[in-house]
Amino acid sequence: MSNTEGVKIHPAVDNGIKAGNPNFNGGVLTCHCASNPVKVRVGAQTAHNHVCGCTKCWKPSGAIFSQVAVVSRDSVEVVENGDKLDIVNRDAPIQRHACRDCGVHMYGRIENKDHPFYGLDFVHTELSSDDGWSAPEFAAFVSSIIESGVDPSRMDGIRSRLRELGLEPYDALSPPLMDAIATHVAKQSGALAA
Ligand SMILES: N[C@@H](CCC(=O)N[C@@H](CS)C(=O)NCC(=O)O)C(=O)O
Ligand SMILES: [Zn+2]
Ligand SMILES: [Zn+2]
Repeated sequence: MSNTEGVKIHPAVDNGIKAGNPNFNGGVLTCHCASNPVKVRVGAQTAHNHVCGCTKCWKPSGAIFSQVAVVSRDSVEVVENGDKLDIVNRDAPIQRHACRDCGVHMYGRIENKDHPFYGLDFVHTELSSDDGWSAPEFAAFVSSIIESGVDPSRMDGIRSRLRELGLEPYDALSPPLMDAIATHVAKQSGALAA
């Protein structure tokens, strides 16, 4: 077992993970701008919350992982200062709507109707001051943190810390989500009955 002392993952998990509340039904996400912040109402509990090590997901300063969950796109509504939102990359499967002034990603949306996760938006629930959002369950795209400049020699310690927190590390998504993607692809190709 590697020494996990001092390994920082993300502020929402570093001091232990707060349990979600099954009766929680949403809140308002606010960007980091001191004035005229962008506000997005999420009108439902989130699902599949996890930490993501990829280079595309928004991370608070100093964190090596992002924390990101999904929610039905019908539950997501920009309520204030939406004119400050820009799409980070229109060609990416997930179009991340970010505040132009502070850089925070307010929601990620899939516009391709054939995508396995079409209908779900990606949100960072730490942008809400409410307690009760679904808790992170696993760690995705862990090897990708090296692409952001994390020294490969730190990977054993980081994976050990993730396991210690109960966030099983995967280098893509978790097996149930990878299975869901593959099932969708197989139904589209006809390899499985639709
Ligand atoms: N190794 C790549 C992985 C990027 C990646 O595939 N990210 C996943 C998890 S968020 C994804 O689904 N990306 C789709 C997208 O960014 O639109 C990186 O770190 O940039
Ligand atoms: Zn902002
Ligand atoms: Zn990601």
